[in-house]
Amino acid sequence: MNRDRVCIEGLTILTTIGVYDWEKSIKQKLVLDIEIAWNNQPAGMSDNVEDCLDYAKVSQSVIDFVENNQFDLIERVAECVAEMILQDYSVPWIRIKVSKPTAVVAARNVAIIIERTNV
Ligand SMILES: Nc1nc2c(c(=O)[nH]1)N=C([C@H](O)[C@@H](O)CO)CN2
Repeated sequence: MNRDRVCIEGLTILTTIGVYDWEKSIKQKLVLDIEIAWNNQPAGMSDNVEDCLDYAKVSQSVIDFVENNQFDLIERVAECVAEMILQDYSVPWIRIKVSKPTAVVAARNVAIIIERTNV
């Protein structure tokens, strides 16, 4: 079984995120770490960008999507981003960690992680 991945780490995006009223009118930082199942062998053999999952294109799709939407929970961000990537890039599996590093003053970071498959 091929366990190849394409990874996007530390994708930092400012967006409206949060449960509380005071969070609805400001932008806060989210950091996304994304792992996508993708067979990297064809691109490794051909050296052709057409054969790879273009991490730059995926990154820009995620930035546009998160910046242009408003969310309460980071769980919702993860779910929506996973759904978008699974559909738009026809990939079989994705793992997303969404961090909200400024949410809890006493913590270096808080985050959630989800894994989803294409059905
Ligand atoms: N599991 C979660 N817990 C909390 C979230 C969240 O998105 N997921 N959000 C908040 C508030 O928005 C908080 O970040 C404000 O500081 C609280 N708990």
